[in-house]
Amino acid sequence: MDVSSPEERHDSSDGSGTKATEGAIQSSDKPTVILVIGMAGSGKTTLMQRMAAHLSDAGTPAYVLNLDPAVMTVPYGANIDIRDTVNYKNVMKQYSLGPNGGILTSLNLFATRFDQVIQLCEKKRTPQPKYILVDTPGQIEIFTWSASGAIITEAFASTFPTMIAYVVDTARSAAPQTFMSNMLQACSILYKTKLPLLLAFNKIDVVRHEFAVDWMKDYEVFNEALQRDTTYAATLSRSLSLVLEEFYENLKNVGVSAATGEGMDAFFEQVQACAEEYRQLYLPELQKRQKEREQLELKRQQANMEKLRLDTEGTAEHQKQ
Ligand SMILES: Nc1nc2c(ncn2[C@@H]2O[C@H](COP(=O)(O)OP(=O)(O)OP(=O)(O)O)[C@@H](O)[C@H]2O)c(=O)[nH]1
Repeated sequence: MDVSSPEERHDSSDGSGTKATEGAIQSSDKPTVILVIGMAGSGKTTLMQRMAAHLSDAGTPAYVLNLDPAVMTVPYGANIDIRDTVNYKNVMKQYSLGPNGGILTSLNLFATRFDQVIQLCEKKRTPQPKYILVDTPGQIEIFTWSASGAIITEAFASTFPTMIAYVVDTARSAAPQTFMSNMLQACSILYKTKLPLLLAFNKIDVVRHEFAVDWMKDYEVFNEALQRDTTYAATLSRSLSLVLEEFYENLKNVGVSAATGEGMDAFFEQVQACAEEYRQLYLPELQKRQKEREQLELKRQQANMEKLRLDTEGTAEHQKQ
């Protein structure tokens, strides 16, 4: 299937005479990538819209991407939209796929062109975006556990300070076992990507999120909430809660309402803290991995050169005889 090159819908520069110019941006003014991930219906798209509006009101430039090929309408102005590059319905038809297979294949096709997306994100603009906001498909595992999801995440993380905003539907997580499955999902994403992760407890206009913070801080409080439940699943949640204590310690959290805008200043403060964490912890690790890869490549080249030398010497020897 033909995949067109990713294109910008509109440039995010202010149009005040200084048109966006080609050229990589300096590392010091690199925008922070916010990957918005969360279970279906947690409020990712609404939060994207809220973040874009909040930043626009504050006069903070942002660059916005939609990576959900199946979304019907995008209520924020996306600079790059996967739907312009891959037609999800055609993909389903052409490969005889169901909805999830269609999303996965669309994402795979898009990932083959992701270097071009990174180039567009890296373009020097006036004003320079401070954030790159990225909306992901509602089917969480399609993004977090697919090869294309990993390619996209790594492409961002090796180019920009990158963090994950894990959106939780606070109202739906008020049941301890739902809360636990959400935390396990977040935990697996944290350990898979190793990127700074911010738990964004969304919909606090419906249910406040303090109960969740108490559950994370104190195992006994969570245990109490589970007390009335004697099923096997509750026992499992209890044991898991102990295991997750260390995970909770490495997490930042914030309560927000994408609907009303409450908590957005605190949200961006935590995003900044995550960007700092990226620079201090993730970046040195990334540089170490890159160095190791370069050394391996050098060794491979040296071994090939040596093989070539031996082959050439062998041929010369043979011709002499
Ligand atoms: N009350 C309230 N409702 C919200 C909030 N954020 C989102 N919603 C509602 O929750 C529903 C799902 O929101 P979406 O933004 O579509 O969620 P999503 O995670 O992008 O959904 P998928 O793309 O299907 O995964 C919609 O009806 C929203 O209006 C919030 O902060 N408060």
